[in-house]
Amino acid sequence: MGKIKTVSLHNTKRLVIKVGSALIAPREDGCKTRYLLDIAQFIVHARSQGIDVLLVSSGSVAAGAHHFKNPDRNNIAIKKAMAAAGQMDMMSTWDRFFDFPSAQLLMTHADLRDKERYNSIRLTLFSLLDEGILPIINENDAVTTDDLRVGDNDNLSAMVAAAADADTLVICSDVDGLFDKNPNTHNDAKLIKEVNSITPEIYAMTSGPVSGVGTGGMKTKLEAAEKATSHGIMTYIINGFDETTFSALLQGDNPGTLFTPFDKPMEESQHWMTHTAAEYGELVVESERIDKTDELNCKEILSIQGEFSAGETVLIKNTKGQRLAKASSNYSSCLLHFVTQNTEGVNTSQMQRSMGPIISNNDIAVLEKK
Ligand SMILES: Nc1ncnc2c1ncn2[C@@H]1O[C@H](COP(=O)(O)OP(=O)(O)O)[C@@H](O)[C@H]1O
Ligand SMILES: N[C@@H](CCC(=O)OP(=O)(O)O)C(=O)O
Repeated sequence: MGKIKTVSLHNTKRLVIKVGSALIAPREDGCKTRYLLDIAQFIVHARSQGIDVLLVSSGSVAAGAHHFKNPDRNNIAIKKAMAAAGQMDMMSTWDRFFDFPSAQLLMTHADLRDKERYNSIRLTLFSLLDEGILPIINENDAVTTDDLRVGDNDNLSAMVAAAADADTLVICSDVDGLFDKNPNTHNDAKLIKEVNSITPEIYAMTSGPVSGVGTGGMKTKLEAAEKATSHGIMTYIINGFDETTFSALLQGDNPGTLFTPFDKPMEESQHWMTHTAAEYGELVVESERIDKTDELNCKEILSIQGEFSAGETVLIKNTKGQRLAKASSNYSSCLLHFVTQNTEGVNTSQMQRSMGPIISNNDIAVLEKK
């Protein structure tokens, strides 16, 4: 863990702000500007201070819901249709606030976890920012599926902040920040002003339901903060409903909870491998831990789970189920099954000797034990 430093918005050059559904379509009868004016003014003022701004905006499902009569909320196709029906309302609601152009980017985890598509998204974001265009990003709910989606815009905003090389992430919530317990169910809950390390004890403070129209909850906000701070991104959770929040931020104050960035952030490919790359399979090994230099050979593999091709990312676990590392596999699951089982009539030990390392140690991220 790098030395921790505390910075303020004064040092910010590029900022991602995430706005949840409850702010955009609080009653699910279309988008309302009631809470958005302060956020839009914050974006305008930040840009006037020379800060690049990207907006991750929820609200398409909540904005589209009122077009559906008695919808079955558990029907995923209905929810996706709501998102498609509400996305334009959400975009046009934001666009009306600004006298500069905004751009719609819809993406899924499938886009971000594919290195080529991830880099393509980066270049698109950089091109938009170079032209002073405001990227407005949302998950592509209309086309995504369970295994392709991020699922919440808190985590999406952290992945976007990493992809965009942002130095600040601001996550708007319906409470002032992270409390030592749920403030909506505990009168004695105390606001935590600064978090230097997101530990299991910090996660244990979160509980309770998401806001009426929300998806994420405080847990996904902590997951987002963990992703962002390890990339060197200063992360705030603030109350998006409180208009004083944004002026405080612009003055360099901390109106909510500040998660301080690592002084020595993960380098780009390590961060992508750790926090964004999908796990297409799992290799269970005997050793307690894995080092970055380990190459792993067939004899060390106790079991192979899932189906993956050569070059895809796999999770390496020990027999206790601890997540040791993520790395790209040099061989497909099919070949690894073949050479690790005592296949009759095949000299598997000779095949094993002829094979190179199972994982490439230039594409591995050792996972810190939580
Ligand atoms: N330790 C905690 N600190 C703050 N909020 C918490 C905590 N534990 C649970 N919560 C709940 O998380 C909610 C905020 O997340 P969420 O429901 O996604 O709303 P939003 O998307 O508007 O932020 C709070 O309204 C609160 O009920
Ligand atoms: N992509 C979804 C947002 C999902 C989401 O994370 O919502 P929220 O918890 O309100 O930020 C939509 O536009 O409705």
